Amino acid sequence: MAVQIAIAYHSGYGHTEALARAVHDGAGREPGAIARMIDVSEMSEADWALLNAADAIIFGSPTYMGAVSGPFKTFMDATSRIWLDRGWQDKVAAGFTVSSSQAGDKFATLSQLSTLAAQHGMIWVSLGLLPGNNSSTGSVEDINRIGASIGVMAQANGDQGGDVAPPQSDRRTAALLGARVAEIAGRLKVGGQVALIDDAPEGQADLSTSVPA
Ligand SMILES: Cc1cc2nc3c(=O)[nH]c(=O)nc-3n(C[C@H](O)[C@H](O)[C@H](O)COP(=O)(O)O)c2cc1C
Repeated sequence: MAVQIAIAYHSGYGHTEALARAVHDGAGREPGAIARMIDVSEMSEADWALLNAADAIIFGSPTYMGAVSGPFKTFMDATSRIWLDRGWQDKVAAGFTVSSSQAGDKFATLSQLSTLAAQHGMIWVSLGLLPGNNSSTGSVEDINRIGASIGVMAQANGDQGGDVAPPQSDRRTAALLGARVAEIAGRLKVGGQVALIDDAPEGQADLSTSVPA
């Protein structure tokens, strides 16, 4: 059965959308994975159904005033009805953001996205890449040039459109996150590792079988 990856994003001016496309393409290249982009600012019932059926949801928002954008927050609040029914429990999650400054308080946005995932009981996947552009031989062409670990941080010049900003290095980084999420979601789906937690005594995860003696 195909591994379903949903990329739930908002983009005011096209930069986050460009990054979402890169995440989508990276996820979709994984064997057996089907990736879909969902613009959360215009959610239909079909979009909600896609999210509810997905094995993994990758959240993406621009950083506005050191936080997720207004439309993305509206989407977050709308997920509260799913939260109540634990509808996204144990789905895989990850996140990405873009802003015009190098730092730009992007961590606050990714922190919000990971908290959203945690509230839903989702399994947060980190970026899993070493930081780039932090030595004398580094450059802005490096993968993970901003040096994030919680998710993808990208930077888009304010005077450039989504056709060129964020640059290719950020898009390659985003594609790697998409591929990583698709692979991990696939492993969980086939290997049934989530069942380890389901088998545990009430309120307690039994990881004993996965810890070497
Ligand atoms: C209302 C607003 C607030 C913003 N706040 C920040 C900010 O806190 N930090 C930053 O670096 N850039 C900030 N920016 C710039 C955007 O993050 C940047 O242009 C981003 O690429 C927009 O992505 P989008 O095209 O997907 O909307 C802000 C832009 C807007 C419109």
